[in-house]
Amino acid sequence: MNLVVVSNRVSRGKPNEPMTGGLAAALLPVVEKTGAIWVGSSGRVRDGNLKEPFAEVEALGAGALAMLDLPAAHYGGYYEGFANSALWPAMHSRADLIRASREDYASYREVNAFMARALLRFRKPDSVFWVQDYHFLALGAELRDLGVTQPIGFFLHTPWPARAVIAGVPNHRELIEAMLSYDLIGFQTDEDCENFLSYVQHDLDFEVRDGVINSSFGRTRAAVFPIGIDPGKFAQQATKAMTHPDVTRLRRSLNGEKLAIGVDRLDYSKGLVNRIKAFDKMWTLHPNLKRSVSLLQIATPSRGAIEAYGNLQSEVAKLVTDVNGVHGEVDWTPIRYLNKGFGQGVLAGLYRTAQVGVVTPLQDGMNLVAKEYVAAQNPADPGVLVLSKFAGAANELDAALLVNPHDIDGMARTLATALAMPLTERRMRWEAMMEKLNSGTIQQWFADFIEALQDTHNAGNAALPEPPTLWPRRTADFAARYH
Ligand SMILES: O=P(O)(O)OC[C@H]1O[C@H](O[C@H]2O[C@H](CO)[C@@H](O)[C@H](O)[C@H]2O)[C@H](O)[C@@H](O)[C@@H]1O
Ligand SMILES: O=c1ccn([C@@H]2O[C@H](COP(=O)(O)OP(=O)(O)O)[C@@H](O)[C@H]2O)c(=O)[nH]1
Repeated sequence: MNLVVVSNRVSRGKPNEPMTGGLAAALLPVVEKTGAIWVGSSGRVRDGNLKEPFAEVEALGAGALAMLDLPAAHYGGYYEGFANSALWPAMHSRADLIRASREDYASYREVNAFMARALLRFRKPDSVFWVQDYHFLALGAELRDLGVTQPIGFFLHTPWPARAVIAGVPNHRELIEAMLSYDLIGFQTDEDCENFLSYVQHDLDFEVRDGVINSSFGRTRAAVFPIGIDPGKFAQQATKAMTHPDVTRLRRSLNGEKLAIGVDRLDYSKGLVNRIKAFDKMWTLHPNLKRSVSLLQIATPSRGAIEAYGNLQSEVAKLVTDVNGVHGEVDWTPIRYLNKGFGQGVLAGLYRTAQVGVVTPLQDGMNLVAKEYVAAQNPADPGVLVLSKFAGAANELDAALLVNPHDIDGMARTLATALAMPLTERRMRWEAMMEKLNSGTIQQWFADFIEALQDTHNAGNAALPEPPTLWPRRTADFAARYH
């Protein structure tokens, strides 16, 4: 099997560089170990008249990384536009933030078509294609239009929302019909998978039986594959990181004070505003916790060119200043707020230093930070995870202290409970969570998906009818412009 993994974001595997998001963090070890070729965006763009999509290819462990320059005319409409201003808010049930123009949708389709053409260069008779995430909902259909008959799987890293929310995305119907060219569609949770199937059944009117969709586009299976981490590797990194200068300086600065840690992209789905309000409330309700616990919030800049993200950045910065102004002392800062990223080797040590890990998204596909925090703990004296029940991770990590991120008072109370939790209870909860992490590793996720994809394809599910015209054929226009 020649595995071709496709995603917008890739990682070059530089150990000291921060990961940009969980997708890249999760796929990196998989590509390095399995020898797959990973194709994604180089982050650069190119003007038209390309003879051939330009890819820079380099080795990545046993595998390879092919970074593609995307078409300059369509990049903004694709990434900041349709993908992150229409699909991302919809997937996170923020219909109020959906912004989409016809041009953005056209650019999104152009980039999907561009990627399909670029992938042909990596196709071999025994290739298996595995497409990642909402940036490429239509890539499978584009590949089929180009004559690809090999297995094509798709995994969605974000949640899939209720029918009424996805219906707020312009062109939702043709996009979801395009998804039915995939042999297998993977989701993070049962709820995501059920929401998707409910749309297919009730809005597209296709028959669904035992997760298999029979449609005029062929047969597609939908199933759940919760993404994991490599807990052993994280535990090792955490032990090693305790002597890293950043970690030793942090520990020295704490002077015996307890630490809570939050690590998130600066994204409205992550619940940062409510989290900071909950800390404010906690210090107000429990003044004894002033000086005895502070919050280290790492908020890595993300998608800064999009208005909703710019607004959030200002809102969070102001809130942190206000809370520090109210509760701070001349020699004590309640919230240490950092707008930068750390390599995972350091991050693991920061997690291990903190007595409480605070992961309180309003919606999150999985949230790997929650899993990493648990794996990085000292087994003899583990910290407590406070976790939103709306993170995909809550399905497995139900031994965390689960909170409703909309209930600020409730979160404040839970934070106080976490800080006071006795060692025996901390250990019991941590052991239960580690058991889950060890049985759902990233290696297992990969193996389960690829096995299911090959089974589904071999079972004849990919017997395709004539390629449907879902979209006025854009590939031809595209070819004329770029080749
Ligand atoms: O590539 P960016 O636009 O900078 O965004 C970073 C990534 O964010 C999202 O990550 C998701 O994948 C994680 C791993 O499965 C999951 O734990 C998390 O809940 C998701 O939000 C996005 O889905 C990725 O495509 C982005 O690369
Ligand atoms: O400074 C940072 C902040 C985050 N991360 C990594 O980024 C990923 C974030 O993934 P998660 O699933 O929590 O959220 P996402 O950003 O993908 O929505 C995790 O693997 C973190 O270890 C990192 O390497 N450095």
